[in-house]
Parts: sequence; C-alpha cells; structure tokens
Amino acid sequence: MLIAEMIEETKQLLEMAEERLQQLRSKATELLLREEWKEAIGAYSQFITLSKDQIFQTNQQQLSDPDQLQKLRKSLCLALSNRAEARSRLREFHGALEDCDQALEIDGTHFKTLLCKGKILLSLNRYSMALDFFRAALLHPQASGSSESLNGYVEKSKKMDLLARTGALDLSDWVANGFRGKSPELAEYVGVVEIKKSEISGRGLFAAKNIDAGSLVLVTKAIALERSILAGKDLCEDAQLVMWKNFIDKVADVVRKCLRTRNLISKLSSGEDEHELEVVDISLFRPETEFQVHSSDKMEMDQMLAILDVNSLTEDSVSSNVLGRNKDYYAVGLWLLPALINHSCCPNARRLHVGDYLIVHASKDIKAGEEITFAYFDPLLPLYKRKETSMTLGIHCRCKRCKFEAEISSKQEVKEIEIGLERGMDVGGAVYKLEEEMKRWKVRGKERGYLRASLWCAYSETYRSDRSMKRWGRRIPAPDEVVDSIINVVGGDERLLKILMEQLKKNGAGLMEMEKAMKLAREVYGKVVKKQAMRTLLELCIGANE
Ligand SMILES: C[S@@+](CC[C@H](N)C(=O)[O-])C[C@H]1O[C@@H](n2cnc3c(N)ncnc32)[C@H](O)[C@@H]1O
Repeated sequence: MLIAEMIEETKQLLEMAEERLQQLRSKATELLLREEWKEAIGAYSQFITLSKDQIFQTNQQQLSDPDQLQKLRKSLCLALSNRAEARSRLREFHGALEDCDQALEIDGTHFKTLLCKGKILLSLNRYSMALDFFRAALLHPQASGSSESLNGYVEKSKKMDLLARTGALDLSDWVANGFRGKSPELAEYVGVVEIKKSEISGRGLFAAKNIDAGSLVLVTKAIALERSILAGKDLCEDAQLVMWKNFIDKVADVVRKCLRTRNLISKLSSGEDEHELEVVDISLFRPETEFQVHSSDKMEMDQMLAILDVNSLTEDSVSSNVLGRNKDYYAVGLWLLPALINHSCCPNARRLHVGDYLIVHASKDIKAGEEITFAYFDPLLPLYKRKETSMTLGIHCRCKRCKFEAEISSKQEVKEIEIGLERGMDVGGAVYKLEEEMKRWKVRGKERGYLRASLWCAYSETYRSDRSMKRWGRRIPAPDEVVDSIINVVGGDERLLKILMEQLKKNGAGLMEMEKAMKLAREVYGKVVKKQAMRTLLELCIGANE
C-alpha cells in the first residue's frame, strides 16, 4: 500500500473513532444532566476506555499531532471528573476518588475535579484534606464564577476540621430553639481513647487519660440508619421486620461500595469467641487515617448479619427524648467505634443521638486506664428485668452490680418486695422496706446505690405522689440523697434529673441547688450546650411527659 493510502486509512479510522467519542460524550453528558447517575457512569466508562485507547494509538504514531493529543487528554480528564461526580452521587466514594486522582494526573489544577474531590473528602469526614482541595480550587480562574459556594465549602471544612480536632461542639442554638429545624451538622471526633482487651468481654474502649464527667469521648456518623414511625401494635412486628430488612440492605450497599467501611465492619464482633478477636488500633477509626484495604476482602452475608445482630443500636434521639415524643418512633443504626463499647449496668458514659450522629460523653469522671461503658438497656430496672433484656441481646452481664445483686436477690425480703410491687403493693411501703432491710444487712455506699437504682420506679412514684410522701416522707431518705447515690452508680440519667428539678421547683432552688442541677445536666447531656441553653433544656425536661 502506498504511504499516502496508509495515511488516508489511518485518518479515516481516527475520524471514525472521533465520531464515536463524540456520540458517547453527548450521550453521557445528557445522562449526567438528567441525573441518571448509573447510566451516566456506564456511558462515561465506554468513553474513557475508548479515549484511553485513542491516546495510546496516537502516541504510537510518529509525527502525531500534539494538539490532537492535548484535546484527547483534556476530554478524558473531563470525562473522569464527570464519572467521579456521578459515582459520588451514588456514594461510590472509593471509585469516585480514583477517578479524581486519574483526572488530576492529567491536569493537576482541573477546577471541576478539585471541587469534586473536596466534596467527596468532606463526605468521608476527611476535613483537612478536603480543605486543601477547596483552597486549590479557589486559586483557579474559574473559581470567580462560584466563589460564594466555594468559600462556603472552605468555611465548612475549616469548622469541621476544628471540631474533629477539639470536639468543641456546641448544640446551644438548636436546643435553645426547642430542637426546631434541621439537627446541627457535626464532625467526627475521637477523644483520647484506646481499644484494649476487656475484662467484661472481648475488646473494649478505654480512657487513655482522665475524662471529666460531661466531656466528649467520641462523635461519629451512622454507617446506615433506618427510621420509622411504628403506630399500632398489630403493625409492629411486620413493620419492624421491614425496617430491619431495609437497614440490612443499606449496610450491604455501603459494604459493597466502600472498602474501608467493609474492612472496619469485618473487625466487629459477631458474638463468637470474643476473647480471640484482634485488638484493633484506634487510629483505624479516625477518618483521616490512610490504610490499605484490598478489594478481595469479601464479606459473606451470614457474617454481616451476625455482626449487625451484635452491634446495631436503636436510636434514642435526644430531641424526642427530652420532649417526650418518641413513643411510636423507632430507629436502628450502626455506628462503628461505639460498637467497641461494652455494656455495664453501672455505666460511666452515655450516648446522645443528634441526627445521624452518635455522641458518647462521660456521665461520670473516668480515670485514665478505666474502661468506658454505656448501658445497652435501661439500668434503672430490677435485676430480673435487666437479665431478661440482656438475654434477648445474648449477653450474660458480669458487671459488679449484677454480681452483687445476684447474691442479694436470693434473700426472702428482696423477693417479697418484688412480688409485692407486682401485686400492687404501696410503692412508699416498698421503698421503706428496702431502706430498712439495707440498714439491717449493713449495705452501704455503692451497693446501696445498686439496690436503689433497681427499685427506681418505686422511689420515683413515691417522690412524685403527695399522698405517698405524706405517709412515708419522714420515714424514707430525701429524694436528693437517693438521687445522689443512684448517680454514683449509674451516672447521670434524665429521670434522676427530672426528679431533682421537680423537687427544686417545689422547694425553691438556691444557688447551690441550681449548681448541682447544672452539674447533673452536664452528666446527662454532656458539655455540648452553654449555660443558658442548658436552662432551656432543663425546662423542656421538666415539661416533658415520661
Ligand atoms: C457491641 S459489642 C461490644 C464490643 C465487644 N466486646 C468486642 O470485642 O467487639 C457487644 C458484645 O460484647 C459483649 N458484651 C458487651 N457487654 C457485655 C457485658 N456487660 N457482659 C458480657 N458481655 C458483654 C457481648 O458479647 C456482646 O454481644
């Protein structure tokens, strides 16, 4: 073949390929504009393969046209950036980041890609890296057209980065507004804690330095969360099954799309041989930590279900708790690092749910080296009820309180009180009997708190009833003494705070009493609201129905 013919043929082939690329590009752009993300990803993938091919072939040709090559590389860069955008909309962040990196290899200052990568990193809670990309985008001439939103992203990343480093979150405005509007945006935060072998079971979370009551331990966003209003008893079981199925689908979707999350979930307990589980490094749970994961690390459905069974938590939203509006509301979610926290019936931490975030704070002073625990179920219940609940969770609780109460529960008098209350015994009489027996058994200090916490229902009913107080008031300890001794074992609790506030309202509150209530409020809600907003919270707490 003549050289001229060969050139002509190559030219024709190139033109055909160029035409095909044009068609694919138009189709992909249209799908992207129509927000048909999955289809757009498919079209861009075809375009990207073909254009990489073209670039390779053009490179092979001697005397290739540099302009043509430049044009091809530019459109490849844009296609990668657009595919990253579509992937990030489907929360396929891993693939989206790979696309961004390839695009930035072609053009390190590509505006759209810098912006897209910043947004993905922000979604992945990697705030300081996100900030770098937004700042780089701001330097681009194209930034002038969208400087307002770009500056917004810069400010948001800065704020989140500060929160993630200090944990200095403040819910004051939201609380002072009576929880109206969207819940505040929070950042992930991991305090000075470590994961170690636990005497309770398997691994646990430990304080690596002293933590004051009210201080944050961690803030983390749900991997997946399913919420529903379950009205009517008949609906409950079916509706709960549907919720559970939806929740599993959500987790499975994340596990499929995000290698990092899959890897972390696979490290959680499935309830079997916990003592043999690997003690994972806490840094893996910090969003900024880079670590190697392999796409081959698969997770079987059975393993995932077992893990969800052991580690999912029901959401107890702080707003509905305080406002007493959570009767029909039900939600189940998975939060990674909190899944390393063991249960105790005398916990030293509490969890608050704000939006999709779970905040864990110390509800007592915690010493360095001490295990951090929260209650998986209500600690203000008698031993037999706690046992029933813990059995449904597959836990045989071996905390100090359960051990002590297991011994004392064999006493005839304890049985009499429990049976008496079930049969409608006067609550004040039950409280009086327990107090008298505790004197006789010489039960003091913490142990007295354990038993009082277990009979909390009777104590609170007595303190709330004028009739009971008239009859028993002089013969039983004052509410604040009982509240103090229970706080000493279970830490801050909304119901204890409520009784204390009601007493203060009835008897008048001096400065000292108010200080005491504020201290307890910090133990219940954490140091996440300023004084004025805490007062609003206390008002709401008193006003709420149980
Ligand atoms: C969410 S995980 C807690 C972390 C777990 N220990 C680990 O190593 O991954 C829940 C599991 O921990 C164990 N566990 C937690 N609290 C316990 C307790 N008080 N007594 C006995 N086992 C407990 C149970 O096996 C439970 O299924």
